[in-house]
Amino acid sequence: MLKAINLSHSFDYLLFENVNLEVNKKEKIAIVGSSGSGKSTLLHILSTFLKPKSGEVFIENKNIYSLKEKELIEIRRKEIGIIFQFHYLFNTFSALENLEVAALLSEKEIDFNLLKRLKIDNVIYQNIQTLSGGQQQRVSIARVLTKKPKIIFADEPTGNLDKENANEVIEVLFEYCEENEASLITVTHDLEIAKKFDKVYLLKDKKLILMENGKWTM
Ligand SMILES: Nc1ncnc2c1ncn2[C@@H]1O[C@H](COP(=O)(O)OP(=O)(O)OP(=O)(O)O)[C@@H](O)[C@H]1O
Repeated sequence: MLKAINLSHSFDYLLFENVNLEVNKKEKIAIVGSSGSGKSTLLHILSTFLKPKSGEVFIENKNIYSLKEKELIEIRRKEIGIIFQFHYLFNTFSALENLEVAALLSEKEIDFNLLKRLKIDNVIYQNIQTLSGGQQQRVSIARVLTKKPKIIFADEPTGNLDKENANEVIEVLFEYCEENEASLITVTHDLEIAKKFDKVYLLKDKKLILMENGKWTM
């Protein structure tokens, strides 16, 4: 599904080097690491938004940074979904209108069951700016899942949510992956959340290390 080979990246200094990662269909992985270690940067590289200084990323066997912009846009629209720390919803639109835009662009239909599961079915006619931070976050997750992506990239998807809501959102994402044979790649600070994933990787000392069961020190 996704394969990253020998990724290295730097801004003012080297963030990481020779990072390799393989994520299979239906697999859910979490990336943890201290603040500034480069987790978000790595996620941007894996999700088509930032070309690494060196290395390659394959999504469904396509070498993404060798594709034309038009092909990349098509992948972003139809094959992958990205949940950011900040939601980037259209603030003056209603929740439903935001979902309709996603459905239109990806040529998919809105799943009203999903809205129930995310507990936003009763607020869909409200403008985004009248919703709480947690509700906005859940609308943004619904918008991403409406596209029926094969891979979801999530940067702190539960960052604005309390523990109960965070667990529920993770459950919805996991169910989506199971039902749609999709993969999930999540960056999180929250070790309790990370432990629920199939695999946990630690970005530390410029390397990406698979964390073995029980070794949970950062
Ligand atoms: N576009 C950019 N230009 C220059 N430096 C950047 C850019 N993006 C990130 N950085 C720097 O790269 C480093 C890693 O940032 P990144 O956001 O990837 O870390 P992170 O592990 O996700 O941190 P956090 O957990 O705090 O979100 C930071 O020092 C940041 O200032």
